[in-house]
Amino acid sequence: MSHYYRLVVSCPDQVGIVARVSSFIAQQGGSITEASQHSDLQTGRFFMRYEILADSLSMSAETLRTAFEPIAREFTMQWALVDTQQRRRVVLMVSRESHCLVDLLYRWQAGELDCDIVSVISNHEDMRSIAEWYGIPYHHVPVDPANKQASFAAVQEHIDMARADCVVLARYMQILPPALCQRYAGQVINIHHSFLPSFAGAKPYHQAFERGVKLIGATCHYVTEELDAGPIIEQDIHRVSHCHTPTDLVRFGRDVEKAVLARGLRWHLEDRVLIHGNKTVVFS
Ligand SMILES: Nc1nc2c(c(=O)[nH]1)N[C@@H](CN(C=O)c1ccc(C(=O)N[C@@H](CCC(=O)O)C(=O)O)cc1)CN2
Repeated sequence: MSHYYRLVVSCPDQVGIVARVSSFIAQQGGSITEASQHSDLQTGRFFMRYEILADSLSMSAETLRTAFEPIAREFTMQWALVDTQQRRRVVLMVSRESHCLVDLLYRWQAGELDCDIVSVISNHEDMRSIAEWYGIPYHHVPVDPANKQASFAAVQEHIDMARADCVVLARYMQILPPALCQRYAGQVINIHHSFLPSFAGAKPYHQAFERGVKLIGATCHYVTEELDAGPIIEQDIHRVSHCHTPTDLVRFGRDVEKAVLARGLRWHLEDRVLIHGNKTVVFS
């Protein structure tokens, strides 16, 4: 896999940003292999994502960051320069449903996900054999309804010890406490098994069946304190009819959940997702 530097920018929109940044990169001898930008006309915010071939620059990522600082200040940028050789450390969290966990582990082993999956945390023992088959440490952290604070303190300790850059709730069926959501803001990704905002919360397929929907879906979103209300990264749907039972909906839904979570995680790992309030800009 080629070595890139990714420059990701969000700032107040104005004429000249693209010219200034692209000229800066050209002056350093940089080769831009992918360029994306978006101007949000409602909010006056500008978003940019450049991929630069690292070998085209005769400097380290740190040196490039230092050289870019004055431009970032000039345009009041929120920005990051990511070195793709620094692989992200990912922790997966799961409860009793295996399909998303198995799909992510397969894709990771196949090289589809450029990251290191460093541990699996679960409130049940069911998924241990799957994680350990892939050689990944498994941490069983039961959630005590009478003392959730202690349970999630243990979860947070595992995530901290793993030096996680990203946490994926792969059908983890416990609500994360505010402290954990704040500590890892913008780094926790969930797959909700409905086409949000419809059917947030528990048992969405049963809610959908009772409503008589003709479409079911899945939503990959960032986790916030408010349940299933975080910035949406990716969604998809599947057509259903009056012939289908709740079991059919769950079966159809599994395929949608796997695909949506995998796309959402891959785009996050590739720095293609920029959060803007409670929405996202996705340069897919
Ligand atoms: N702080 C957040 N935590 C979680 C989110 C979120 O958006 N913010 N998403 C959920 C995932 N989820 C649906 O996708 C979900 C999980 C769990 C529940 C729920 O009601 N859980 C009960 C316990 C259920 C059980 O014991 O089996 C609870 O936590 O009290 C609703 C929706 C993951 N976490």
